[in-house]
Amino acid sequence: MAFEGLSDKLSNAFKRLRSKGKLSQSDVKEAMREVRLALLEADVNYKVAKDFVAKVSERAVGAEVMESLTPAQHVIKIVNEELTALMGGENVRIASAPKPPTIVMLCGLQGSGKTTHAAKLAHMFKKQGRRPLLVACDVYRPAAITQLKVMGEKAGVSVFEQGQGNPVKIAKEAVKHAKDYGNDLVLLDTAGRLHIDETLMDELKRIKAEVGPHEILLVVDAMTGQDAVNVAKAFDEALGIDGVVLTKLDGDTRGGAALSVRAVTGKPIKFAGTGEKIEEIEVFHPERMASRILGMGDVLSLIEKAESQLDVKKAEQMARRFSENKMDYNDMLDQFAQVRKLGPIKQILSSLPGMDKHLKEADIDDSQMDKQMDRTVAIILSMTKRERACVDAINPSRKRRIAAGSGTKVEDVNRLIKQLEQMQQMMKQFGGKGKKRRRMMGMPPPGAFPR
Ligand SMILES: Nc1nc2c(ncn2[C@@H]2O[C@H](COP(=O)(O)OP(=O)(O)OP(=O)(O)O)[C@@H](O)[C@H]2O)c(=O)[nH]1
Repeated sequence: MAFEGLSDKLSNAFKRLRSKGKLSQSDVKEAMREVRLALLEADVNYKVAKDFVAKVSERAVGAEVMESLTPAQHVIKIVNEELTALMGGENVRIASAPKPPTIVMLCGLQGSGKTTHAAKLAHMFKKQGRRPLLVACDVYRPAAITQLKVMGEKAGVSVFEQGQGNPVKIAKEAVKHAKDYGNDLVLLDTAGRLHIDETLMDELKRIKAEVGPHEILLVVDAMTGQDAVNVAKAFDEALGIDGVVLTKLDGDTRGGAALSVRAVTGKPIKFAGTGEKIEEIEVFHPERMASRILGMGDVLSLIEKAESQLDVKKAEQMARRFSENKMDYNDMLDQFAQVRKLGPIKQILSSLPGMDKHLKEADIDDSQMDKQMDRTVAIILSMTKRERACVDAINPSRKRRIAAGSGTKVEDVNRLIKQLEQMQQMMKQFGGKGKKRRRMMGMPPPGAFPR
């Protein structure tokens, strides 16, 4: 996950502060030296790191902190506030046209994730009730058009394409098409190049002049660190950008791009890409990102994700079955499917305050957790329909059959049976209190994760 190294180093710097009752100026100085090193090692721009530490130090040696009973906490609070400010303070939304459609142009270097993120944005806005149109302006790479069509289908959004025609003309005709067909959002997927060159910029400038986009979003790959920041600077100077989509934050990026882009270019990060799947995009909230970096979790984003991804009808159906205490293995399967929609389990858990540290200490990785879930799913799928609905008791010979069918051991089957019994028991304990039970919804079954 992104920021792992930075989080660890900051946490070590603060641990030493925490062990002191009262802070001296030299304690603060020493901690700030560590913070600066941590930022530089995370590939944060040199000047940005220097200015950041200067600001935090100035505030941290103030009377408010030095005389406080919990000075370390105060310093962490200041770092949190300054990290938030560094990334722009608040989330900046994309522009909205006074009269639809709003035209958003996505640009960036090859492989940065433009096509993927055009589709992710379309999917996200569609869920919010908009009617987006994806436009294939990358005419040089035939596969890009096919890729956009495939992703557009996944997003349930129409794709406007004219094969390998003239991208400026395609953009113009797409806007007309959007007006004719009532699309209120046009997302232009433009071509990328390996490096910034004049031909690329010229084409982007011509598209800009022809259709007058309300928002130009630059897509940059977080894994490229400081290069991403330089690319953002160059695109802004040549074309003028309104914001940045920072992709591949799920990788082991050190975080430098996220922390430097705004300070170097003055342009905010508006969205973050966290995976290859269509729903793996987040609105970028500087304060939440700062909390994540400091290992304080990001519960708000997790709740938002749950609200937008979970199938409400299914959840209600499950809640009803729970409240009638009719839970069976089919419900378990449904729950797994819902949990999976939220992304890798480790990512979900690391959104909870303090969990990041525990996950690291326990050295549990995504594949381990996913494998455990896969095993449980395989066991359930090896049951007959009657067994899944708990109509027949699962006797020893059936257990052996289920274990053989799922490539697991009888102990694994026993463990699953026990889990369901525990869940049913738990539901009984909430007897009659429908509200409480409903609150249990969305929780994975106990023991779903490895111990
Ligand atoms: N892990 C991860 N992979 C991503 C993310 N966004 C995009 N990718 C992957 O990165 C690769 C490049 O993404 P594209 O969307 O094709 O990039 P592009 O900028 O359109 O590339 P060109 O069309 O060649 O200019 C693909 O394999 C994507 O699946 C992300 O947020 N996380």
